Amino acid sequence: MSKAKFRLSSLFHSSPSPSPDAETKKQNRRSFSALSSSRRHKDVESNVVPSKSEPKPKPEPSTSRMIALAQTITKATEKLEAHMTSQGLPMPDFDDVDSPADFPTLPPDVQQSRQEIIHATKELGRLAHGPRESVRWGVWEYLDTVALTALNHYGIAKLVPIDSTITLTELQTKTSLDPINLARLLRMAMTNGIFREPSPDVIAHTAASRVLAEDANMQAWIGFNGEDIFPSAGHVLQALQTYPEATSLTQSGFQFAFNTVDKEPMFVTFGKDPARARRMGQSMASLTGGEGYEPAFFVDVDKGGYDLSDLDAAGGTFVDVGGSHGFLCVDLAARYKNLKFVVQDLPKTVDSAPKPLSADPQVAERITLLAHDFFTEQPTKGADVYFFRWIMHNYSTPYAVRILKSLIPALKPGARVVINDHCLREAGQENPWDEKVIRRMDVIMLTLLNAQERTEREFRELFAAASEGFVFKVSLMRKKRRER
Ligand SMILES: C[S@@+](CC[C@H](N)C(=O)[O-])C[C@H]1O[C@@H](n2cnc3c(N)ncnc32)[C@H](O)[C@@H]1O
Repeated sequence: MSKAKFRLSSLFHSSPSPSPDAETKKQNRRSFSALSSSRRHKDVESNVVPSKSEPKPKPEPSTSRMIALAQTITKATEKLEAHMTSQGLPMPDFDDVDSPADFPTLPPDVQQSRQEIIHATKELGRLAHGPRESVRWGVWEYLDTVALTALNHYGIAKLVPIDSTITLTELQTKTSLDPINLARLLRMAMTNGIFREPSPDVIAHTAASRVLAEDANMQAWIGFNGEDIFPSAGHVLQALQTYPEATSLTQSGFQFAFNTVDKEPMFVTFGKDPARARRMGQSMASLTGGEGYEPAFFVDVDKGGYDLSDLDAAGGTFVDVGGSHGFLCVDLAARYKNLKFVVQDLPKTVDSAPKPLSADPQVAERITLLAHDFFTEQPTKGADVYFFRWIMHNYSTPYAVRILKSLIPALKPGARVVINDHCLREAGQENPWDEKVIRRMDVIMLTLLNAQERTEREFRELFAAASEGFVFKVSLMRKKRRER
């Protein structure tokens, strides 16, 4: 029996494992049958025919989509500002270096207004540009990344004083970045509210460039994106042309960018370069620090987590496959006093785990660490749960099917395979911002690992491809969370 459990989050992971035996083209790719359906907005017109005796009413001026969006923006901004003012909080101001870098947690209706502003301004901007210009200039967005990556690489933000200004001439003495290029890259970034030039050749921070100066995780995030993902993205076309099926871990844009085609997966490359690996880890920390990314998301039943009390009562066994250092099992063991746990990972990871895993002996004694490659036959037979958190989205279908098949000899009737991973909604069902983020994540998985995010249907297909014996169930936890 399989149980699926879903969440939005993102991590990549390593696997030095070999290519699947049969990377058949048909089996492997997701079946995105539909692109996002475009909404059409029709003005509402009256169909009432006036009687002869009545005076002819003046035709109502219809509201265009652009006006409607502008009105939405005004209304939502007023609501947001009223809330902020009532709380004595400032509205964001990029030019004020002391302006908070983040909104506080907002009440749901105010948060909704904030989202409306974000979505409506995007759409209004697109309409104002018109279709041709939107496409023409949209493809230039990578140039923002070029500037940000270089400025971040040279640590320029840390060289600009937070509370005062610096002349370009002085700034140029503090960096090895060529003076002309320093100025042009800064001015490129300024078009996005990152740094400002209060008078000619004088540079100052904005609230956004200050984040770059002070937030180490953000520096890592930009480094990983700009120096690892961005060059890989520039080679996706080449990878697709050479290997159209795009399933192998050693034939992605990453390998084409860094000359490791058919040699090693990304994480093996990173494993040889500790600084680069650290940067990726830190950048993931900046991404996964938020709500929904912490172990409590799974563990905390009161907040919609996954309930294991039935298995606890029976003294069952929970196997965390690819469970890293077992931090999730530590939390589970503190909650469930009778469950036993097996944390499986590659030998290097198992060896580097803290010993004991927990200071509480009642917790530590129920958790076993076991070196196991999840592409090989599952050694822990007859467990109640085989759990995969942030594993499946790192793999194209041939690999993912192999992982599931490797479990089968160990499964007793009624055993659960629990997947805690992203779940794509069908195209167009998310709000525009979430849709954009998750689509970008999906393309990043393609870029680095030839991997993919999956819809519920695609997860079903995955289990069906592994064995007809699996029964696919969608966790209640996911439904509850969606209803919130
Ligand atoms: C993205 S991390 C997820 C870790 C953990 N499940 C969590 O929720 O944080 C992927 C994990 O899979 C492990 N891994 C990679 N390839 C593996 C393999 N072939 N067999 C077992 N574990 C593997 C990695 O070492 C890493 O700990």
